[in-house]
Amino acid sequence: MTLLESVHGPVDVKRMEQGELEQLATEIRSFLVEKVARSGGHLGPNLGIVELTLALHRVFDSPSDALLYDVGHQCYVHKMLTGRSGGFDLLKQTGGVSGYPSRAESEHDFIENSHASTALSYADGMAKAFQLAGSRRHVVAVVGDGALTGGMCWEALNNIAADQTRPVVIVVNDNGRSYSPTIGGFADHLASLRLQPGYERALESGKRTLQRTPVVGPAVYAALHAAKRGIKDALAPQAMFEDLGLKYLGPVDGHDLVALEAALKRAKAFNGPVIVHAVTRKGNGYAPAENDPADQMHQTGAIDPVTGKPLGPKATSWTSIFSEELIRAGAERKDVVAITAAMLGPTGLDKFAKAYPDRCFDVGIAEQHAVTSAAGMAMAGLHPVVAIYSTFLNRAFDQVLMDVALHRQPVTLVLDRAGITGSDGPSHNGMWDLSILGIVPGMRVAAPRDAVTLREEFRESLAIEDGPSALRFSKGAVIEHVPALERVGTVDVLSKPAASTGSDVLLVAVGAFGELGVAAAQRLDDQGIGVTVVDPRWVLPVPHELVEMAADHRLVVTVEDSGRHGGFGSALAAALRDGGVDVPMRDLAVPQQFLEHGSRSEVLAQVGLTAQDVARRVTEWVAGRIGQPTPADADVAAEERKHG
Ligand SMILES: Cc1ncc(C[n+]2csc(CCOP(=O)(O)OP(=O)(O)O)c2C)c(N)n1
Ligand SMILES: CC(=O)[C@@H](O)[C@H](O)COP(=O)(O)O
Ligand SMILES: [Mg+2]
Repeated sequence: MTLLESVHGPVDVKRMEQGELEQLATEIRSFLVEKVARSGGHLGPNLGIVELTLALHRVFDSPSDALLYDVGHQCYVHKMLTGRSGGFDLLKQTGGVSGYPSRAESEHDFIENSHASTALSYADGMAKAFQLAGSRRHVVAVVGDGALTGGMCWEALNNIAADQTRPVVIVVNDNGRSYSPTIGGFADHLASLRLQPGYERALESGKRTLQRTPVVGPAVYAALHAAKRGIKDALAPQAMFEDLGLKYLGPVDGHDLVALEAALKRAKAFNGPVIVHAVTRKGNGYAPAENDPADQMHQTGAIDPVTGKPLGPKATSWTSIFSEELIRAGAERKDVVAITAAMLGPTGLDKFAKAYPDRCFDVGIAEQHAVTSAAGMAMAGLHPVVAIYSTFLNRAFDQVLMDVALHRQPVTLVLDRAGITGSDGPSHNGMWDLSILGIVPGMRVAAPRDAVTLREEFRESLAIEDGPSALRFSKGAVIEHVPALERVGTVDVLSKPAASTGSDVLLVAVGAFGELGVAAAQRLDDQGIGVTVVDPRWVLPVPHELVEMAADHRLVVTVEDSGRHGGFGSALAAALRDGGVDVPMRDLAVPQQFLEHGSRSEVLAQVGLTAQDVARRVTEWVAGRIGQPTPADADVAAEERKHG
């Protein structure tokens, strides 16, 4: 049996000797490479936090002491030390462990949300609750240097520093990177601390020498200490934290178990707000990750464990199509600039940044700042393109509403990973963007169905100069073209029934579901049900042509890869009512639920969003029950009542 196999909980790690711990760390790294190479996942971040997680579980008593992980993508080692190694054969897959902490999986897990910069706020809240309960439980928040660029962290620090009696341990896991090197003045500050360790060691050895030679005695030692203070103020500005009321310990070598345990024990004994600054290396111990020029294997798909090379062909992605079109647009228009929230590569801005370095801005994990600074750029004559994942737009809703739309500023939001993403669990599904953008006055939203319409609609969004626009597209591979028979206004007609069948049903397929809609129509045609499939292209505001088309049909069905409440179906239903078009309508969308991790196709099948499901549902409705709720409808409504 390996040491890792002997670990069923933190107690097994607490009783290990130093040599065993070194061996265990080696086994953990091999395990991570083996499992993540097969399933994909956050290999780099987890290889970088092996020793730190071991030390945390040896010094603190989880779950009585709460170990909180910001974002949570670096929790694999925590899961292995809390008895879940067996779940890694299906990491991030149905039936396996999730890629983030999961309260359903373990009492050792607290924060599931995968959205950055929240851990310190949880820590502040939990510490206040423990204090009110008269408990001395510790709260430990592990926060990355990237997450620290998020504004919520500073709101929390302001509160944590306000009370010296609450034992909040903030472990800064500083590897100098989000995906790419972490940007900003604070990141530079951390770097200045990282570069100081020699100063601490020099002073420590100086102190030891002086203490050993009584001749010079305490007077000189005190002088040296005063010098340290002077040097500290001048050279090692960790005084910033202490001036904020936060004790600072570090920088500590984040791969030195002994040093980490010593620092964490000091922090635990401090019993007040304290920062432990651990310096780690993303991908530590696995050369293909350590040397990965892109992002030190922040997030990989399946790879060859020996070479680290991706397995399987790299399909053309929605992101790559956007990336190429942005560069073309950037060459034609000098006012086009791009903004990312610490995800230059994942959102496809890296090539634009290389071509136009002074027109691409990485603002850190700061979506709110990204959007409002874009409003500022627009007010000053630019046309900013803010590229973020759909789920992270949630962070910047008020900025879109009040800073961009209220001022009618020409900002284009490019929302990647819109719709079900699946493997990153409920908090990563891009299912809320249409619901929140739908209530923003003056907002126009396009949902391309393929590469051709992505290029087209992106250009159309750049041409909008009197207000905000947004483009939403899925994760993963994109098909080049789903051809249209004709275009009516902005609406593309993708398929029509045979003349003899007539057209009973208008099927409005949103975005990537264009192809799915055509496939469903073919199934229905085989049953003699005539379906016209259309792609609105611009989904908000609802094209008036759709209202006119609806009036010529017996049933209207919408299908969309977005949340049902406030989605496109809701908007079209309102437009039909406003237009006095009284045609039965059904909307097929993602139920308003937090959907457990699984592949995108598995989750879509679970919620009834496949071509087969659409055909089946339409058949039920058309088969004489138009206008009456079907059993399936009742199921959906009951599910939503249950889940809210
Ligand atoms: C609000 C938000 N925006 C973007 C992301 C995407 N994201 C996931 S991890 C990560 C980088 C985190 O960097 P850091 O906190 O330093 O952790 P590390 O990966 O270096 O351990 C980003 C940007 C996110 N999870 N949440
Ligand atoms: C943790 C995080 O927010 C991202 O790293 C997330 O894993 C996105 O993964 P994809 O880029 O594969 O969608
Ligand atoms: Mg980092």
